[in-house]
Amino acid sequence: MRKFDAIIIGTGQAGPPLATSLAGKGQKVAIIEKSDLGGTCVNTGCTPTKAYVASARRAFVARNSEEHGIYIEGDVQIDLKKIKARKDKLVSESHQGLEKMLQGEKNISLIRGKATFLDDHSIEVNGENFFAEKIFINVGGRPRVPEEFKTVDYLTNRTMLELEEIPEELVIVGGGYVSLEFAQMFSRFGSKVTILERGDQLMKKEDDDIAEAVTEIIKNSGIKVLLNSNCIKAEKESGRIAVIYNCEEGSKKIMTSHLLLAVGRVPNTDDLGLEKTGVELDESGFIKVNDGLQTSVSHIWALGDCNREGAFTHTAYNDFQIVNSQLFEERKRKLSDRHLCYAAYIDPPLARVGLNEKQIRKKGIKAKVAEMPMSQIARAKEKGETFGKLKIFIDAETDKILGATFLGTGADEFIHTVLDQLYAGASYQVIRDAVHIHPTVSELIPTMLENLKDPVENRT
Ligand SMILES: Cc1cc2nc3c(=O)[nH]c(=O)nc-3n(C[C@H](O)[C@H](O)[C@H](O)COP(=O)(O)OP(=O)(O)OC[C@H]3O[C@@H](n4cnc5c(N)ncnc54)[C@H](O)[C@@H]3O)c2cc1C
Ligand SMILES: NC(=O)c1ccc[n+]([C@@H]2O[C@H](COP(=O)([O-])OP(=O)(O)OC[C@H]3O[C@@H](n4cnc5c(N)ncnc54)[C@H](O)[C@@H]3O)[C@@H](O)[C@H]2O)c1
Repeated sequence: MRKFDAIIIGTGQAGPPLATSLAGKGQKVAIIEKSDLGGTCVNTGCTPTKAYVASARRAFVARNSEEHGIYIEGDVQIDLKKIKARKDKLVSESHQGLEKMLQGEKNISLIRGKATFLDDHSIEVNGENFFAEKIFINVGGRPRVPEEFKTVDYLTNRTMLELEEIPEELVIVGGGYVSLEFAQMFSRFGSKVTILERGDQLMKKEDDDIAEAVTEIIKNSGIKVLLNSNCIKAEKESGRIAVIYNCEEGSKKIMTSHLLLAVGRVPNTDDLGLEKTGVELDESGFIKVNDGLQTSVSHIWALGDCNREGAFTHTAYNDFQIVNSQLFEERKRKLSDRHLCYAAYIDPPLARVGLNEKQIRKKGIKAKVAEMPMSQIARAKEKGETFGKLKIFIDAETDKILGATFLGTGADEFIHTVLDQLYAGASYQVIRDAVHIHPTVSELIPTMLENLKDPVENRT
C-alpha cells in the first residue's frame, strides 16, 4: 500500500491546481488520470471547440464581407485537416504544460490509470493500492448516449473533433450548448445541418425572447431547426443513418451521413467504486456536496462537473479555489458565494450572469429591467453586427443587480461589466453613473440603465 497525504482523482480543471497547492505546502500528493491529461476542457471541450469556432468565423467573414467592400473571387476553401492540426497543436501545448507542471514538483506523483475506491481511505489503480488521509474527486463527465442511438455510428463532441473530412450532412440531436456550437461551425464549414430538439425552444433555460433570437441566428446560418421532436431514434439504412422522429404525429425520417448526439452529460461516478464508501450520490449519479464541497464523508471532497454545482471550466476552477481556501486560507470561500455565469460561443455569442426573467418570475422577486437592441448601438452598426439584444435585471426594492443576459457581438467579454458589480453587491447606479469608452458596446450599458422599465412581472 502506497501512502500519501492526499489523493486526487482526475486532472481536469480543479485537480492540477489543487495538487500544486497541496504539494507546495509540503504534502505528498498522488494525482491519478486514466486518459489524456487536462480532461474535457483541454482535450474535447473548450479549447478545441473554440479553436474551431474561430476557424468557422474566419470562413464566414471571408464569404460575407462584400457589404464592407471586401470580397473574394471564387469560393472559400475549407481544409478540415488543417483546422484539426491547429487544434491538435493547441491541445498538445496544453498537455505538455500540464505534464511539466505535475512532473516538475517533487511532492506530486502522477499515476496513469483508472482509480476505483476500495474504502473511504483507499484506492486501487492498475492492481496497486493507495492510501490517503484526504481524497479529492475531480472525475468530470462524459456525453449521455440514449439507448435509441446505440446501434448506429453516432458522433460525440470527442469524435466530431477527430473528423478529417467535412460531413456532407449532419443531424444533431439536442439543442443546447454542444449542439449549437457544433451546428454553426460545421454549417460554416459547409455541412448541411439539422437540429432535432425535443423541447419547445433551443437553449431551454433562457428567456423566450432570447431563445427565439438564438433560433433566428441558427436558422440564418442555414441550419434547419426542428423543435418539439419526440421519440427520436436512429437506425442503420443502406449504409447511411436514418433518424426517425415524431412517432406521435406520424413518424418522420431524415437520412444522414453523420449524427451527433448532444443531449447532455453524465458524471463519471458509476464505475468509481463509490458504493464501497459513504459518499452519497443524487438520483442522477452526481456527488452530493456541502457549501465547502465536502461529500457525505468529511475527508472526501468532490470538485467540478461531477458535483452538479456547475458544468463549466470556470466553475470547476472555482471549486479548487473554494476547497483550497477551506483548507488553507483565513478567508473561507463558499459555493453559495458564486454567481452563475456562462457564455455559449455561437456567433454572436450569448452571455449570462445571475438571474434571467424566467427565474425572477419563478422566485417572485419585484424587479425592473433595462433593455436595448444591438441595432441601436453605434459600435455594432460600425461593425455591421447589429443582431441581438441586451437585458439587465435590477431588484426593485434594493436597486441591486440581479442578473443580465447579453446576446451580441463581444457579449462574452462585456458581460463582465455587470458580473463584477454583481459580486460587489453594488447598486445599478454605480454602472449607470460610470463613463464608458466610445465607441464600444459597453458604453450603452450606463445609458440603458437610465431607462428602467416596468416590473418584470407586469410585462406580457
Ligand atoms: C464540447 C464542449 C465544449 C465546452 N466548452 C466550454 C466552454 O467554452 N467554456 C466552459 O466553461 N466550459 C465548457 N465546457 C465544459 C467544460 O469542459 C467542463 O465543465 C470542464 O472540463 C469540467 O472540468 P472537470 O475538472 O470537472 O472535469 P474534466 O475536465 O472532465 O476532467 C475529469 C478527468 O478525470 C478523469 N477521470 C475520470 N474518472 C477517472 C478515474 N476513475 N480514474 C482516473 N481518472 C479519471 C478523466 O479522464 C478526466 O481527465 C465544454 C464541454 C464540452 C463537452
Ligand atoms: N460554451 C460553454 O460553456 C459550453 C459549450 C459546450 C458544452 N458546455 C457544457 O456541456 C454541458 C453539456 O452540453 P449539452 O449541449 O450536451 O447539454 P445541454 O443540457 O445544454 O442540452 C441538451 C439538450 O438536449 C435535449 N435533449 C435531451 N435528450 C434529448 C433527446 N432524447 N432527444 C432530443 N433532445 C434531447 C435537451 O432538451 C437539451 O435542450 C453543458 O451543460 C455545458 O455545461 C458548455
